[in-house]
Amino acid sequence: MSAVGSFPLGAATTLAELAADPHPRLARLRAHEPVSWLPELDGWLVTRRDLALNVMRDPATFTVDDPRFSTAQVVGPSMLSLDGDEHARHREPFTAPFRPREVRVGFASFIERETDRLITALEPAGAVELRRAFAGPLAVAVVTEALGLVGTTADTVLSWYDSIVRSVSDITAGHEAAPAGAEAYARLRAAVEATVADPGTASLLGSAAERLALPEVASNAAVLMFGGIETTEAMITNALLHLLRHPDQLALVRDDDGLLDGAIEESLRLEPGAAVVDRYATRDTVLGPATIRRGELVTVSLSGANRDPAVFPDPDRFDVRRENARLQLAFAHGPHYCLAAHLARLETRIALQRLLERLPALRLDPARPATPQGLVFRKPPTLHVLWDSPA
Ligand code: HEM
Repeated sequence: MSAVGSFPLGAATTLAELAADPHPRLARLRAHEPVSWLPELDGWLVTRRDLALNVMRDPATFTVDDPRFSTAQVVGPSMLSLDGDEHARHREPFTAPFRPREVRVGFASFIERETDRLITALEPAGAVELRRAFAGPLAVAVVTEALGLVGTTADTVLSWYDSIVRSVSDITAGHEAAPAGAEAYARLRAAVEATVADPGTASLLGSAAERLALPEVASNAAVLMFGGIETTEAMITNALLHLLRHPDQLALVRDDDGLLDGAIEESLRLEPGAAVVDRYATRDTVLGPATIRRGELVTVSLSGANRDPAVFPDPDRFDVRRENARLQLAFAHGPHYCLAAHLARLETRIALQRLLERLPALRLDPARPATPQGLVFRKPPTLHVLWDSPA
């Protein structure tokens, strides 16, 4: 294909490299081929922030609504896989509880309780792997609370989630999906129906069911679950890793609690939990140096856009006082901007505040280093930490 000749850096880029240590390669792509054809991806990769915004702001040209989208193959059409009026129809019934004020009133005390419960359980040990012992369970508990499924525990939600993720990954890898995903989804659907039918509960799902058909409520419930577990686990883990790796920045935050929000934005900028979002061209179009053909995959690198030196000077530096860190695109942009960004921010803020308050001298375990990994979802596989436990 002629695109290979025009995009030598893209041709030399491997997915393994992007999964392991993407930033040096993304910087070279952004400088020389800001929209590049990657044969290994079989698609375009967009790494410059202005061009990333152009894609995410224009769903008529760059849509999510394509049969190749693996999540929709498992859970059916939802806000995540639709555009235009249908997208708005699916999304609107779910927006109210995720507005800033509603998030504070509706979730803050639940998150505080849950965070304290998890820390109390691990406090005496003086050492733990924080991703599995803390960030993951907290993320699952909050999504379970948000869904409000009658008679369903966080453990059940996690088991459904694991099965559905496995099916989506099978499809993404070109295999047939294991049946467990469809079974888990059927159970989630039944729980949604039971919740909507329960006269005793005024729930998010119940009010959505006033405007959407039951299968549509279930698909969007699955997307809330899908969107809220791995990403939030990554957001909390990455933020802790950044702070613990930079003791000077941690000291600033300890001195001035107000800088915690800056630290969280800066961590989202440097290592967004979801590193890419996918779109499909609905027509032939030109984007920066690329002539894109109808039907081609266009992957936006949120990680690439977030280190664009045109917007973020000295982009690889973790700076909790960076004034424009909130211009990061970890929650995407445009009509698919993360529905629950305020909730994810509140959850991460409470998690970090409580861990730093309650675990004295919290630090990384020098014997077990942590590094973010992953092509789509990026986080360290483990985050081993130590603290001074009470004698
Ligand atoms: C409680 C936690 C969360 C929930 C319930 C949640 C839910 C959702 C939902 C329902 C959407 C689809 C919106 C639409 O298509 O209109 C979405 C989009 C998105 N979310 Fe979240 N999310 C959560 C946390 C996060 C976190 C922590 C991140 C990243 C750090 C994240 C990144 C994204 C991105 C990048 C998209 C856009 C996908 C695209 O444009 O294709 N989310 N989220």
